[in-house]
Amino acid sequence: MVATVGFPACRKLIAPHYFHCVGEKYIHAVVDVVGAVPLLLPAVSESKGHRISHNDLLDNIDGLLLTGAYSNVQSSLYGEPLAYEGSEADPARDHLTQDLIRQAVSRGIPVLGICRGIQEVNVAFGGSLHQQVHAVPGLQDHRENNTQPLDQQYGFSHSIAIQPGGVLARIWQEEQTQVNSLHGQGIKSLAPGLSVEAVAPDGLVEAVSLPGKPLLAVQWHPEWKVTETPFYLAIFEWFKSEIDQYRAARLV
Ligand SMILES: N[C@@H](CCC(=O)NCCCC(=O)O)C(=O)O
Repeated sequence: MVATVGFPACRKLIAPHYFHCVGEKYIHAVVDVVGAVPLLLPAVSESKGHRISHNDLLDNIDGLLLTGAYSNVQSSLYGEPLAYEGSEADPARDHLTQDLIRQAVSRGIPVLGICRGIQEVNVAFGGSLHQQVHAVPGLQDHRENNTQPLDQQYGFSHSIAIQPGGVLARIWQEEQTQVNSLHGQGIKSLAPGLSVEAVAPDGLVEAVSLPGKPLLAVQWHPEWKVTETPFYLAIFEWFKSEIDQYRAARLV
């Protein structure tokens, strides 16, 4: 049977109804590189019956991919007031992912977090976020220029320094490499237990892992043209390898 990767959905109002949705480029990366069946995980807690639990969702997947999204993790989840008006929220996704992350990790399900996904991982384990990285003295502006074509928005933007001894150092031989950058928020205080995998030139944490668990979360977008970008491909091949090991262990 083919592996299955779960994608916690964003809950969006496409008036007059709400929809649960996942970005297509993440789906393509999982199908093309991991060779897994993509499974949208809706915010089931929005249904009044609560007959389907988050653990029921996790029973049906071999890997969890936390996608990027223009919405921001609610600052109340890390004990801070909203820093500015106009921050797009997705409380349903937050409620879903905060619990799914903790339960997936405790069950040893491989987790790959991307952009909003690394922020969700950091908050889920007790860390906090800069709500406007560009407003923090000493940090750069990590946002994209959304007036540019997508190839430029998702093109290389800055280098990262890969920390020795981690997951990225195992899958990529160079100590520095280029990544794209499309985020206004970022890790402020690192959650207890998370390990820094890479940092940007301004010192912002750009990737984390959880030693002893199959979890990697990155601030950039490795799903973008993943088959054409060796470093991005190595990340999804890591995800596939962890999923294969997870499935093999379940057969024992
Ligand atoms: N809202 C957060 C995360 C930003 C993010 O995930 N951007 C990509 C959205 C579109 C896509 O899926 O590529 C922040 O601003 O830091």
